[in-house]
Amino acid sequence: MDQEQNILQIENLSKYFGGLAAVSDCSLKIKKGSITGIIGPNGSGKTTLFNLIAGNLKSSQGKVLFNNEDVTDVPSYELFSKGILRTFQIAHEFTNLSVLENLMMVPANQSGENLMTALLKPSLVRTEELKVKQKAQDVVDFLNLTHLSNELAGNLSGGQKKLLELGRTMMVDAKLVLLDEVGAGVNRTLLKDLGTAILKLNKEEGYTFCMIEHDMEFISRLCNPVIVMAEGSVLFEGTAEEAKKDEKVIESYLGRGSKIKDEN
Ligand SMILES: Nc1ncnc2c1ncn2[C@@H]1O[C@H](COP(=O)(O)OP(=O)(O)OP(=O)(O)O)[C@@H](O)[C@H]1O
Repeated sequence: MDQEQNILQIENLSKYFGGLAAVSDCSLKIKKGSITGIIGPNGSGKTTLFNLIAGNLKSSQGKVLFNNEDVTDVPSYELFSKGILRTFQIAHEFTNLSVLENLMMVPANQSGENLMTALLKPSLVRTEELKVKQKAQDVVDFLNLTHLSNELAGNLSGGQKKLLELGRTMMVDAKLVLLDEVGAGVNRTLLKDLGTAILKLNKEEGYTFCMIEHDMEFISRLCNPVIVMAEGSVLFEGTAEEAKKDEKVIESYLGRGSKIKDEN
């Protein structure tokens, strides 16, 4: 019963780089429909964990289960087709295409990509293209980017590009979205919009999010639960408020000479 509610289960996962265990016997569960935050001091293994989940790194030991299916070491393009998407690692946008066109580039397996279909069934390609365009327009509206739909992506601000990136996940109906420091370098106003879009996608479209984030204010607004990592495994799980007060958590940050950032 419990298993059915978990979209992702990590079991005793480890990743060694030479003698260093970047992720060490790590076990955790991500509940379906949650927005789970992953925090922890620098070097605690958050990015490596994401790399393992998203198929960007091969594990040394342990398992990753997605909807109870073993997806350990499955490559990222296969995970993508199963509905696991990772965003915000790098700026993915095509700078010389408009916002709308950028969204239209996302869906895989369009018939137009097959030369024979394009030659033999041009009307099918046209119908699909119209459908994709309508969907892209819906996504643009959902994210309140309607006024920018014909703007070149290269002209967007950093925060707007992140909204566009979020929009790309909507073009393929993602089930689990892994967000990598989405708040980094985004101004407060856009960060609010981004947070609102994430909440809306979660509530209205049923997306599950798992996000690595340093900004505690952003985390407190969005995430429940918050998982704190230290030395490659889970140190704490609870609400953001509980995490901020927890002795072990505070100590792990202090031990690294860093502190939990709470920008107000
Ligand atoms: N490709 C690699 N080769 C060798 N060591 C690595 C590699 N990637 C990460 N590490 C090491 O593994 C540990 C965990 O790093 P990781 O980047 O996963 O931590 P993090 O929690 O994401 O840190 P940050 O908050 O600074 O991004 C660190 O000691 C790091 O130096």
